[in-house]
Amino acid sequence: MPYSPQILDNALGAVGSTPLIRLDRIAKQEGIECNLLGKVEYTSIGGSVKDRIAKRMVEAAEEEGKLIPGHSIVIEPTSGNTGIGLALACAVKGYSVIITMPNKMSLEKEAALRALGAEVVRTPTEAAWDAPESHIGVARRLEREIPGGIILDQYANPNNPLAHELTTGPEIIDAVLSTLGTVERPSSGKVDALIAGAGTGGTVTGLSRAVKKTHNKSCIIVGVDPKGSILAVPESLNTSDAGAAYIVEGIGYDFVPDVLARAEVDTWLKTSDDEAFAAVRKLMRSEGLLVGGSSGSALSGALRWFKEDKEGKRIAQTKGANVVVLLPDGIRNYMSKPWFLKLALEAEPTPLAHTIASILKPG
Ligand SMILES: C=C(NCc1c(COP(=O)(O)O)cnc(C)c1O)C(=O)O
Repeated sequence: MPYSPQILDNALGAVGSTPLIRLDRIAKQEGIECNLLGKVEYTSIGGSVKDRIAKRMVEAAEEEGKLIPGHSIVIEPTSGNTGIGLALACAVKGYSVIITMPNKMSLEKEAALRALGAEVVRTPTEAAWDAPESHIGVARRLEREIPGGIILDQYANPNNPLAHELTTGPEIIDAVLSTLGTVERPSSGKVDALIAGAGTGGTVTGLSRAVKKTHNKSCIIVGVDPKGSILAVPESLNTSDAGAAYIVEGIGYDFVPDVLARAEVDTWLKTSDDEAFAAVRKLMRSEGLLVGGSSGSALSGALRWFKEDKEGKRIAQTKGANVVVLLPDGIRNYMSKPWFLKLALEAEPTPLAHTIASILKPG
């Protein structure tokens, strides 16, 4: 959240407005000539890209008279970040909130939710989305049985992709347009490709609309879907791993959410947990970005696109082409997760570590 030259009325004024940061070190390591840019969403006030839809869904529901102060109770099935955004908005606006969340999701996200005043109900990760015991099924039951209960429904609510069409996308376009190219750092002056992971698909759909409608209809939109999920097109990409468990949180589903416009994504790539976490390590060690697992999925998808796709190879080697990777959240949500502790604490000792040990060895 860049410096704001004014006093904000409340935390919702600090949703979004995130930086677009050059990933030059990774680009150099990978032999990439284009401008590789990260949209770093963990600087948003609630810690993720999902703050944007939470704010817009709540404010739209208030404008439509669906949220009544002192009566309504917001209920939402979520992998956590949308819940945190909603809990933040409800803390500011005075609504009670109930979050249903699969057991797989981190304790850190649950702790943040509870700290913001949300009630949290955990559900079986393996439950099918339409099973009564799933996070969606339990939310729907609570909505039926709790007076004033209302699910704002990120999976079908048009304000989900609209939030990205009206904020995330324009921020990216504005940053690219306002950064003039130089001899040392040429720029095509447009967003040439955008890579984003898909959970509800609201981000990738909204970004596609923002860029193609108002800026560059030739921009290539690349969707990243984890192995085990079924969002990618063509369906043949999904068959070999359909239903397989994966650790990365926030992306991939066993159904295609209404807000995901698959036809507005030009290319889909499947990624693995190992690729994702290796890319997280690159973003931390080479770019100083303390990102979450799905940011690694998005970057690993981009790097694979550069290597394996005809258009990806062309753009990767085009000086001045601007390629944006959406980095949805930060490591705050995963600090105690084994995948992160392994990445951070089990690295091979560096030569410097050996030097320190030899200096400080007893005796
Ligand atoms: C669907 C939810 N999160 C989406 C998400 C995504 C995908 O964003 P979508 O706009 O939902 O496709 C990527 N990375 C992380 C860490 C996320 O939390 C949720 O928080 O309920």
